[in-house]
Amino acid sequence: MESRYHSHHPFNRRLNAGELQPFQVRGWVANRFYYQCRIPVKDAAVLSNCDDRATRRRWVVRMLDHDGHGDHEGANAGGIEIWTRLGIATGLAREVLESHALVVPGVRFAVDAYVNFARTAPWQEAVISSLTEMFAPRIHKDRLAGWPTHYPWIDTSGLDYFRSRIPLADRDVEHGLEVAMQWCTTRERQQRALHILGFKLDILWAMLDAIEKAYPDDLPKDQQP
Ligand SMILES: O=C(O)c1cc(C(=O)O)c2c(n1)C(=O)C(=O)c1cc(C(=O)O)[nH]c1-2
Repeated sequence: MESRYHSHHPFNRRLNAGELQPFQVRGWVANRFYYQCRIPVKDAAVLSNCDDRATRRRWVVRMLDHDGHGDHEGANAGGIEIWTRLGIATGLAREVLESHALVVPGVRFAVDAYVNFARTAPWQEAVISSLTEMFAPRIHKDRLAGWPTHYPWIDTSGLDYFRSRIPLADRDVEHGLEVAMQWCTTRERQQRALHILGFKLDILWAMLDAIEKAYPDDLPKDQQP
């Protein structure tokens, strides 16, 4: 399954190899921002379908991780705000990011499909769909290792999102795997779990297909973000 993770997508390979022009990095950041913004909505959908109090107690922190809480500063700022700072560090205006004006149709459809799945599927299946994050720490670490040399024009404080996400991803995957192990009691459910993971891998892959298509190397200057 790991071989289908979006880390292996040609656009991501080029991104992490330092081969992209600034407008292509900005295009990726602005489109991924839509995913970031929908994740807590997705997590709220999982919560609303979950009738197990112990699971809800653990799940609810995922929304706060992204939305932030308390005074909205420091570690409480939340993933959406921290991703916004990444966007600003790449040269995007906060208003442009928050308007989602740069989000291309394929990204919107892919992300919305994920939210809809979480709304309609049994909560255990929706939890399983989050397990692609098992592969995410590697991709965050690759960005942290490569971007400062590949893209010196991005202030390194802009990379805080990737730094902050690694321990959270590990914690969330641990919980997700507990749910999956308890739920996958039959051969059919195991097959279903693999099918769901395939669906989620396709969502992430389709997002990059759409982003790659929207920002070709020779995009005219007046159309570049
Ligand atoms: O940068 C990435 O490659 C990447 C991938 C994924 C993922 O595998 O879905 C997530 C994230 N980042 C991420 O930052 C994040 O908060 C997140 C939440 C979830 C989820 O499915 O609930 N996936 C991901």
